[in-house]
Amino acid sequence: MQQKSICFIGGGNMAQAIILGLLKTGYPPHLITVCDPNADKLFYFAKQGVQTQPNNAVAAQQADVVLLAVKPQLMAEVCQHLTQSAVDFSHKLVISIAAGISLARLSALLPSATQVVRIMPNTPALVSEGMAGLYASPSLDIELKTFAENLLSAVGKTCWVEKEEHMHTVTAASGSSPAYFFLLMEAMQNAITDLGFDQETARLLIQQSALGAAKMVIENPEISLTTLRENVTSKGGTTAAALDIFAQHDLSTTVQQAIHACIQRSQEMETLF
Ligand SMILES: NC(=O)C1=CN([C@@H]2O[C@H](COP(=O)(O)OP(=O)(O)OC[C@H]3O[C@@H](n4cnc5c(N)ncnc54)[C@H](OP(=O)(O)O)[C@@H]3O)[C@@H](O)[C@H]2O)C=CC1
Ligand SMILES: O=C(O)[C@@H]1CCC=N1
Repeated sequence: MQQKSICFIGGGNMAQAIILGLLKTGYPPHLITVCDPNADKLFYFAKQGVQTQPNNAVAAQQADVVLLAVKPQLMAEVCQHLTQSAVDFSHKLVISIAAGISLARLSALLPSATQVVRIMPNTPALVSEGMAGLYASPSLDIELKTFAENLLSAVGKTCWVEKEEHMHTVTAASGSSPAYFFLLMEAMQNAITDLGFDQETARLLIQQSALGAAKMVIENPEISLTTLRENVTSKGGTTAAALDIFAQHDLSTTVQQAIHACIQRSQEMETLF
């Protein structure tokens, strides 16, 4: 993979996942700079061999790629500071991982930026099992498009979306969804420990079953999810008893409503920040 200097504006949960994932692939730490107001975070990154810089503008000016990893509600303030500091983005790739911040908004906030990619990653990038949706305008330089794709492919899977509006759905399907799975596993762990199992054993039983189920799905693309579920559900057996409770509480509708709420919040953020 081509190696460019990358400046992460924001060193929080998502940036950490991407950076640590990249370091595991051998990406040179000296080519990564992290900017964050938290000295503790900068100290942590420095221990990983990564460059740190408290001043966003200084770091951005020196980097080939500027990856914006601050909360959406801070994006305007952060970008306005970069613009006011006369950072010239005309020869840089700008990547934004912020939910709900459109390319048009980014271009308005960074007028000199002409090469911008939106990426919706997720935190499993930390263990090289991330899922990232990408969107860019058709005018994006192909070399930079390839770099952005290869960067996230180094820490998981990637897919390009044709329409920017699809990034809302990507956010619901993969950006936020690790939390859905963590919630289910959390509820299962609580139920199993309530039955007298210790936390560790309960966690082992659940995490390995979740991993196994995911691998069954990945390694059997020709088998539908419905069939995989049915193959566990012996007629009149224990699984059917559990699934009946899920059906009684209309889990499918609840999941649909949660996905739609995620999308609606992403759309709302697009109008707010
Ligand atoms: N978390 C996730 O799973 C995902 C997050 N994202 C997106 O990534 C972005 C970051 O989210 P997340 O990592 O969860 O948030 P975090 O709050 O964990 O990280 C943001 C970091 O930016 C820092 N920060 C605040 N102001 C500045 C500034 N002016 N300059 C530099 N850094 C600053 C924050 O410091 P402080 O804490 O002091 O404010 C914090 O350390 C968001 O836009 C989110 O939508 C996208 C996909 C998944
Ligand atoms: O919750 C959020 O807004 C961010 C974006 C997707 C996952 N976390």
